[in-house]
Amino acid sequence: MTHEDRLVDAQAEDEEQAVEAALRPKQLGEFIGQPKVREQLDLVLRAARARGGTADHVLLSGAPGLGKTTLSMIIAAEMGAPIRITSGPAIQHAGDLASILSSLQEGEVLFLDEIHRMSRPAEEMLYMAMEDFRVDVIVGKGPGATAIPLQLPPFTLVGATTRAGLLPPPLRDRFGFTAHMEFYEPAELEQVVRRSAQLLEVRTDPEGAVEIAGRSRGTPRIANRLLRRVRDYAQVKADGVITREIASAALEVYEVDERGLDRLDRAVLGSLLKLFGGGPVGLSTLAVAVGEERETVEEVAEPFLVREGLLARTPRGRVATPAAWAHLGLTPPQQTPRGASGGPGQQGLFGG
Ligand SMILES: Nc1ncnc2c1ncn2[C@@H]1O[C@H](COP(=O)(O)OP(=O)(O)OP(=O)(O)O)[C@@H](O)[C@H]1O
Repeated sequence: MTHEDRLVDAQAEDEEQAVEAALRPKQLGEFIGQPKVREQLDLVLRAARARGGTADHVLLSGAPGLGKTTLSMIIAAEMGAPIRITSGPAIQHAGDLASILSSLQEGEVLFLDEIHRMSRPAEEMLYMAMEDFRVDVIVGKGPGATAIPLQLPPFTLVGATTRAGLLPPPLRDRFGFTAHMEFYEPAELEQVVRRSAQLLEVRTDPEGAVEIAGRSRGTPRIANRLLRRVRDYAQVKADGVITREIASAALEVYEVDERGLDRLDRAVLGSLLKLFGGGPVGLSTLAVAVGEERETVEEVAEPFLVREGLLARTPRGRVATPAAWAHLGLTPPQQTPRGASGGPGQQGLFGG
């Protein structure tokens, strides 16, 4: 199973981008949740507007699908400025960055997604551009190469990263404002679902929105995706209105349970509980038992299971928590004291 196959994956699929664009809040006032980030950003932007200047550089950190691209567009809209969107992996050479920077207009917002994945020389060029609005363009090669300084108009860099800790400190320090985006509360996701349903012209009961929000793993992108799948179900199987029953039946078809776990998550948890008594068990063994690659289990399934407090990674291996047993409706085995006469397991065919 890959990222792309999963309904509950927080990364955007290519064909999803157009529909996402239609659902993006355009102003700060429309942006749901993240109250601290909104309040702080509002101050930064108001002050910059009052000074008639350009806003400070902004770093947005947080998991995929929490609204970093959306916020960068809001920053541009609130400043009445154009926006240019690019990403760290797209900037392989310092020259790529130089050509983007030298074509920016005064006050323009440059959104650099996955900024931690930029090449080293580009990163160093960015230091100077952010601080002094200047780049050195290198002309020629070898000993004859010369650096021609080029003055840039003031601009606002909005960098996005999944983890601010991945950025080298000199880069991190050049941002005037850093916002950490948290996973959303269920009540906030309910608002996201209701707002998107309105834009998509789908009728939703309040309870239907609660049901979708509860399965969305704290992530607006997932909430919007589940909403679209539930809408399909409501159209085909009912009268188009999303009620709690419809949402729950639809998401059962798509194998997303009431806590947001999908088939892969449940397979990992189920193996850990049923085959290994809740662990500890090594990652490779667990992966073989599930029939998936080690990386898939580690990178795709485990982060959410750990975040939900269902699984722990310990030095001795993966361990299920009591909440995991409860979630799958299973009873943990009784701990028998060492040396006590055991059940058939200890005396069986392969027993010692
Ligand atoms: N606070 C919010 N209120 C309403 N909708 C939101 C909010 N945050 C995100 N969304 C919606 O979720 C979707 C994903 O948001 P966005 O693309 O901004 O996430 P992202 O953090 O930039 O993800 P990535 O890191 O993968 O690029 C968009 O359709 C957007 O409309």
